Amino acid sequence: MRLVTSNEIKMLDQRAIKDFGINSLILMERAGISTIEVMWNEFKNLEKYSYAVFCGPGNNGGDGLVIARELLNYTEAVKVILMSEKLTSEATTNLNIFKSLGGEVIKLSDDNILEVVDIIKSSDIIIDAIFGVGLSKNVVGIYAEIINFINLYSNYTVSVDIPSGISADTGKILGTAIRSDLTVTFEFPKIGHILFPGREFSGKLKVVKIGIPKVLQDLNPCDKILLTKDYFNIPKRFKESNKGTYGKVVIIGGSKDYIGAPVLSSIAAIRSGAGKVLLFSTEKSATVALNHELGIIPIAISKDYFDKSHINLILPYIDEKTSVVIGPGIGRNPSTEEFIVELLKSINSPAVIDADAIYLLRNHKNILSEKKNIIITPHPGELSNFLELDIDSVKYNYKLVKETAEKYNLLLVLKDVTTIISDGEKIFFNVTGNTSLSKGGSGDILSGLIGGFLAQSSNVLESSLAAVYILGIASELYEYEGYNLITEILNNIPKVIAEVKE
Ligand SMILES: NC(=O)C1=CN([C@@H]2O[C@H](COP(=O)(O)OP(=O)(O)OC[C@H]3O[C@@H](n4cnc5c(N)ncnc54)[C@H](OP(=O)(O)O)[C@@H]3O)[C@@H](O)[C@H]2O)[C@@H](O)CC1
Ligand SMILES: [K+]
Repeated sequence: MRLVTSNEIKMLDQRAIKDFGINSLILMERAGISTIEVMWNEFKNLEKYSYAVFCGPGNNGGDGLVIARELLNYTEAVKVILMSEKLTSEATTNLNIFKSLGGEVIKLSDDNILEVVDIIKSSDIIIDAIFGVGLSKNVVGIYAEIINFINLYSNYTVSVDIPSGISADTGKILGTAIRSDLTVTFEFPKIGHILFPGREFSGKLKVVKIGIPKVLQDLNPCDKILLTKDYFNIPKRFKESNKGTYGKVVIIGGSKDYIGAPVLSSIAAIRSGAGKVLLFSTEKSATVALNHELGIIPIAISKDYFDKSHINLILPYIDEKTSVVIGPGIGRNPSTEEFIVELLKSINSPAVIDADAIYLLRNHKNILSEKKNIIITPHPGELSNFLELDIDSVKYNYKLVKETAEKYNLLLVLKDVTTIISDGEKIFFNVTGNTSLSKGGSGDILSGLIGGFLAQSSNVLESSLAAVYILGIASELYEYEGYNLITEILNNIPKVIAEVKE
């Protein structure tokens, strides 16, 4: 599903209005009525509840006034709190209709704040129509006070389009923001619903159509996409096949300090359906690997860390049909830097670069640019190291993810609660997964899974999308969120693959 920024949705709204004569009041009407439909689906008997509708100065407030008017058809217990003297003409039209139906309007001022707080406390449902995608600066003053009171006292809050105070473009809080139970957004989710804290503040998110013509959407191709299973294929299985059909994965990782990481990657690669998995690692990791899965072919180095002397050991095993995963548990020994650089120069296979291998390549970005089919899978800390930027300017920075992918000719997977994936053209946002993945080993599973799909398809984008999406669902299947062994998530992968394939 397409994701939009505030400018993109405003442009689509404007073109619907100007090019097709679907005037603004029509769109507002659909926005309001669709919100009521969602509420009806959630609560059923709308007549049982009392409502306070907070309306801001823009068209978000106008939507609120449509909602308030429609609620009068269910109950008289509807109060509109007008937050501003200034209203748009569409909002004014809807305010007049509401008033002509006998609706109660309270104009917020410094003098009646306490009365309004009582209304918040005594209403069953608060409708937040204060700011939508037109929020342009930090929320301060009386707006901020009311938002904070709503967060403190509301029994249940429904946000119209986006929780007021959340930036539609970044998901960040501008000053203060409504913490919603339910958000009804129009036409497409906004980036602010998908990135934290906006994702959390939105509560349950529902997307409704308000009649933006499809031709307009087709004319304006999107580059930001909410990842679903429609965007990738799982490599096929063939009745007549053998291990050669499903590719070979070479996993290079492990060091004196990390033993389990490359083993997890190797098992994940096997779970992806890959035909053959070779693990180059330390002797300890090789032993652990065989203790867990006899299908892994371990080849042990006799040292604590990889160095240049290991290149000739590995190269004969890598050919065009191989995918390579470098990095799980590989450590930061200076000798390993030279090893990785030389190895990458010598191979042409698609490769996943993970963990400390990303760190060790920070001064060799040109090597990555020169190669095709390279995937890097940093978390925000690793990407901030790699790009020498502070972590805040990296976290959830989808534009940076796209720019970096384009600049260095990479497929970049920025792992986080919302994972962002870009090939330099499109940006995918993944929202599957939960805190069962917030523990050591989940990154190793991811890189192995990508490498495994890559060995079967050599499509860097689809392999990455599939792995990120599937690992997320595998964590959601675990019954006791957060109290899992990481191998339990690994073992859920086949079930998820089967479901995704259906
Ligand atoms: N026809 C359409 O386009 C449709 C739009 N629809 C609905 O309208 C919403 C977008 O409407 P919108 O563009 O009027 O913006 P909205 O979010 O209501 O707020 C803008 C107002 O707030 C003000 N303001 C901003 N920040 C502020 C702050 N921190 N503190 C104080 N004030 C602040 C800002 O002032 P300004 O920045 O201009 O000074 C302006 O007055 C959209 O989310 C959807 O719900 C649907 O009905 C479908 C059709
Ligand atoms: K809102």
